[in-house]
Amino acid sequence: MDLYFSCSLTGGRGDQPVVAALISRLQALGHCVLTAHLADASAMAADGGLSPEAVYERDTAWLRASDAVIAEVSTPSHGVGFELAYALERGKPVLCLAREGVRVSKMLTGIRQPGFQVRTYRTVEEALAHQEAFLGR
Ligand SMILES: O=c1[nH]c(=O)n([C@H]2C[C@H](O)[C@@H](COP(=O)(O)O)O2)cc1CO
Repeated sequence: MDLYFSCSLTGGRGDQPVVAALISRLQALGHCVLTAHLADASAMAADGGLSPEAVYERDTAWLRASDAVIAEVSTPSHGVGFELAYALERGKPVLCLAREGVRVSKMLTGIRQPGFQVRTYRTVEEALAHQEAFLGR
């Protein structure tokens, strides 16, 4: 599958090790992760030479091309929230993963649209298991 992985950049990258593990597993399973560069600790620097318009056009094209979206939502992010709404409006299945105990916006936890899920995890293994269950649905 062509997958769009979404995670916070501007507001913090504290979850980058989990993001890297999730993207690495997706690739090992044979999926194409359109946003694979987000696994790198230097992802923001990698996009540093792009204008905001270029990032918006590239990322929305990738969202339209994707079969499903997986987001790490433990750190609140304008970009992630926008990407989730954009994907939902286009009928994409969406999985949101959050560390247990963090507060996630009710604008995500309140979504009852079919194909949208929020799951919490305590360990990286648990996050990986949620991801695989979502893809096997
Ligand atoms: O440089 C960038 N490149 C990029 O692809 N994004 C996208 C991918 C991420 O899923 C999301 C992060 O948004 P934010 O920076 O508001 O946390 O936006 C966001 C930025 C910076 O806003």
